[in-house]
Amino acid sequence: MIEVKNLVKRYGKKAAVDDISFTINKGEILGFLGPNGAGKSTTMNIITGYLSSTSGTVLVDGHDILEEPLEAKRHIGYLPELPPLYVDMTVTEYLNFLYDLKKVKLPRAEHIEEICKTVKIDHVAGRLIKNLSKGYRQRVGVAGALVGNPDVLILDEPTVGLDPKQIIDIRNLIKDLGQKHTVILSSHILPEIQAVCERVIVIDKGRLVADDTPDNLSKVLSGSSKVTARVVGDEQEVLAAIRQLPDVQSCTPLGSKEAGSYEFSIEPKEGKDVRGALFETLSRHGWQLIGLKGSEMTLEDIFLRLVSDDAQTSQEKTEPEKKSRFSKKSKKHTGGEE
Ligand SMILES: Nc1ncnc2c1ncn2[C@@H]1O[C@H](COP(=O)(O)OP(=O)(O)OP(=O)(O)O)[C@@H](O)[C@H]1O
Repeated sequence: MIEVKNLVKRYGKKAAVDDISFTINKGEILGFLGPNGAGKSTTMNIITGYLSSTSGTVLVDGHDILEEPLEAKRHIGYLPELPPLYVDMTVTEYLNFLYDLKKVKLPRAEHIEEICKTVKIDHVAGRLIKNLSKGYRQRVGVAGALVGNPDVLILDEPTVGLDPKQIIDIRNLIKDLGQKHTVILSSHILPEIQAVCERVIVIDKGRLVADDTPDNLSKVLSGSSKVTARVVGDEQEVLAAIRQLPDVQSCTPLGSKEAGSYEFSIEPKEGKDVRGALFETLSRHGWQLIGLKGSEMTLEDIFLRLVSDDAQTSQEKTEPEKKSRFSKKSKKHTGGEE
């Protein structure tokens, strides 16, 4: 649906976007993640045709954004971080205004009514935008992006400034929209990307540093099968029994988290899964396993590890092989273009 090839944007000598390539397939919800100044807005502004690139190409449904801008832009609905709402208009007036501006050909009344239903603002359609809550204003912004029924929706920080209930509502709305549209979601709120997106692109200093599913990123960087077990039993005896399991590389006691039980972090040998053997051993000894969870990293951990040298701990700095394993995955998703 969108193909970005070797995109470069320079401001003087500084490259705000430095040779980025990726593709977004139809129907994907893609998270776009990066620290301040990483080049997210610049990339999105080039994809949406608001900014020209220094070199490289962007194709939207096969149309070059520079050579066929009208055709390419017809496929894109954009919600900027601060949507330009005309607050003295009613919701319906505003959507009609956008309908005219975008020269939409769909049946006017039906189209606008359908959008209002989709983003659940039909009951406030007659109200002035200035009298709506921030959450509802954001919905009106999303409604504006949907005018003309574009295939692709680009949403820049859509939940900034909303309260927790409104954030959940907008996230659910984005998930619903993802069933009919290709969605690019830019966000600093990392759990949001994890909750909503099937794939995440991480950029830093203008370069693409990751392109994978949130789950794969987490697995590749953290090791796939490390587990934390909570067991009712004598700490030292349990520890000794776990360490004797043939597939266990190491076991670290984490102390007591609730009365009578102890936690252990268990690292299996390369490629092994210790959960079955662990369960058998514990039950044979009469110890209860009351908790077992994968010790996967959050996207926030991954993000810090990928983009910030300063944030790396000395232990992380000794793990360059993990990053290179990850880089191979990046190439896979970008079709090997670097
Ligand atoms: N018009 C401009 N002139 C010079 N430098 C610019 C211009 N626009 C952006 N930059 C620089 O390019 C880099 C990328 O900026 P960009 O706004 O794309 O980052 P971002 O990832 O969107 O950050 P944020 O989340 O803070 O908006 C930054 O270093 C920024 O200072």
